[in-house]
Amino acid sequence: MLRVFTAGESHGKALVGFIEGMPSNVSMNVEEINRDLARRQQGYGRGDRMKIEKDKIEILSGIRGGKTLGSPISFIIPNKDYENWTEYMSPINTNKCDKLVTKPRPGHADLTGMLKYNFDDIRNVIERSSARETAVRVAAGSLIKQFMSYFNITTHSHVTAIGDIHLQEIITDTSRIKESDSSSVRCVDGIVEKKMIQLIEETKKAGDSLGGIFEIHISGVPKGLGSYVHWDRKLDAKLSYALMSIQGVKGVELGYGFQNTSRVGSLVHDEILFQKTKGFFRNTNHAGGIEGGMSNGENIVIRCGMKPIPTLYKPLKTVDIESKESALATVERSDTCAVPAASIVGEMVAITVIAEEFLRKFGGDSLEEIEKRWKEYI
Ligand SMILES: Cc1cc2nc3c(=O)[nH]c(=O)nc-3n(C[C@H](O)[C@H](O)[C@H](O)COP(=O)(O)O)c2cc1C
Ligand SMILES: C=C(O[C@@H]1CC(C(=O)O)=C[C@@H](OP(=O)(O)O)[C@H]1O)C(=O)O
Repeated sequence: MLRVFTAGESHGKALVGFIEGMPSNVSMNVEEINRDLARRQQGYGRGDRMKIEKDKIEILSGIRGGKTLGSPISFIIPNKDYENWTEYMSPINTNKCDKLVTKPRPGHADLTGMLKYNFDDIRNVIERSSARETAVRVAAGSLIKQFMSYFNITTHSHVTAIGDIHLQEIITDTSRIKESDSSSVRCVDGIVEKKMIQLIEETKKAGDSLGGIFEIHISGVPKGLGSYVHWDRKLDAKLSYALMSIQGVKGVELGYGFQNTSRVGSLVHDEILFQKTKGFFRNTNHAGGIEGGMSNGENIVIRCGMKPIPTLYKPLKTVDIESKESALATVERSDTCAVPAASIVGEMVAITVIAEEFLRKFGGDSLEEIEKRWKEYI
């Protein structure tokens, strides 16, 4: 069984990752992990924290000479911002902090987190509810992605909407494409990107925030990961559980999940074909690569909807937890939009679930043992 654990506070000394269940003899390229960490830091709309952090993994155990040992892999990602928070975040300094955060932000974990854990300082909630944690999930996913590449399983993602600007609508509504040749999708992408950036800039100026949609594709997944025999073994359920755990994600859709609801069955279900060289296959993929809780061999396509960022520079009304008086919510620093970053997190979270299920089906202690089982099955 593959398990990924994360620890660490947003402004603490470092984030910590722990992966149990990786087989031995898998080659690992640390630069690739750092590249994925850098991808997560990019995207228009990020705040000033991303100018401070330069995320890099430091592997502590489980890998020797560039190959996994089969033992637990542990690693850290130092928080550069810790330098500015050393005293405030100290695990041993018992002086009560004079900068209590007492004005919970609507949409964040602040209010319920402080009530649930019995804190008088919302800072204690912010530190762990922050999406800073997703850096660890990206590093772990990037390691796991390298393992999956031995089996030709790859993943990528892209943003399909920022606020009310949808990539698809603009591609199909050519009247909205004035600036260039409408036959070039690359050009259209460029126009959409410009419109999205413009919207983020306007929203930032207005002190507000944005959400959006990103789409994940996973290809090369063999038929039969997950199962129909029990509800908690279904692959679509496992993917949506994991993706919904990403901070801010409020909707997960497999294939044309919601669009399919308004079409007749004959236009939805993907007809089955067979060729000697290819085996069973489909010419369409409205299902998004999963039927009956199992991968069906087609690309897995998932869309995730992210709500707007809760921290607003023009804050919403809240109640001060000390005085119980009406107040404006706390704002120190924030992203305006983090959909591109969440998209990278989504990719890595999804590939982690695929690897878990892959090991459940083909599992062994070493890469060679797993390859043998996979080849036999294929
Ligand atoms: C990559 C990423 C960056 C984020 N940045 C911020 C941010 O700067 N400010 C903020 O208030 N929320 C940010 N969020 C969203 C909050 O973490 C999230 O809304 C919060 O944890 C509440 O959880 P929920 O949305 O799942 O209810 C970010 C989310 C992600 C995935
Ligand atoms: C640190 C990251 O994102 C953070 C996620 C986040 C939140 O509330 O989720 C709030 C912000 O934290 P800060 O107040 O320190 O600027 C973001 O910068 C990151 O993605 O690495």
